[in-house]
Amino acid sequence: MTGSAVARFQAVTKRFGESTAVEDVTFQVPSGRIVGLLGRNGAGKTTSLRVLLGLTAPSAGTATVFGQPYSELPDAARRVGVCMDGIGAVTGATGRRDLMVWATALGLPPSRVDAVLEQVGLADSADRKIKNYSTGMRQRHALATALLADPELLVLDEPTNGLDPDGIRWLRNFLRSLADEGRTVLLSSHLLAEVEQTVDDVVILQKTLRYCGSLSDLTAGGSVSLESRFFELVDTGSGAASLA
Ligand SMILES: Nc1ncnc2c1ncn2[C@@H]1O[C@H](COP(=O)(O)OP(=O)(O)OP(=O)(O)O)[C@@H](O)[C@H]1O
Repeated sequence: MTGSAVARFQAVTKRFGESTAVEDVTFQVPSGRIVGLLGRNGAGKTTSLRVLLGLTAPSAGTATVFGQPYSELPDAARRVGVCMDGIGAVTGATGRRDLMVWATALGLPPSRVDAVLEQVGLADSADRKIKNYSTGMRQRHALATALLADPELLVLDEPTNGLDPDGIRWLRNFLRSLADEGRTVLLSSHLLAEVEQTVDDVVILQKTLRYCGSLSDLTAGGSVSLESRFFELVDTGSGAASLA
């Protein structure tokens, strides 16, 4: 992985009672890259993102964004855009109204609402109630919320959930355009074929770190599939090629 680190996990462990969700995980998210956090159900992806965003405290280790714990980062809500279950829409409101509430809370001008509605392709549906949106439209709306403050880092938990093939292709191109502008994207997923077309770097978790580095290195420049490498790494429990 190249570039300066926007986010860093340093020896992060998270226990819930007797069980350990994430164990001694160290990796970094380089600036300007799209980084896919991959793992099976229950591998610790969401827990890791929650630790990074200060939503849950690590049992050991540290996670930092722009060099500081999220909770101590000035302007954190503007610098980091987040799409995650449980954070988001007041569903009785229209899309536009909900975004206006967030924009006001973040001290942003109303023009940002129109800008993000255009960006995510919801301008024509902005005056409908979110509760009447399709799942894919809700995903786009959540992304619009995350983009409001024009953040440097986007953290997206399973962003393709509920998107149809058009939506997935749109998201892929959209994330690439953000990275081309120098923004950084950290997204979690278990859709390996999709991730393979989207990300620059890969972090594979199965409670412990199994790989951290470029997609190209992992797949030998595309000659081995991400899926094959994924199963080798998560099933053997070895080969944690950490470039952190
Ligand atoms: N609040 C909690 N209390 C107890 N256990 C938890 C809690 N949150 C997560 N866990 C456990 O931690 C482990 C990791 O869960 P996590 O949600 O981070 O995995 P994930 O990789 O995001 O999975 P998925 O792909 O299914 O979303 C699981 O065994 C889960 O049951």
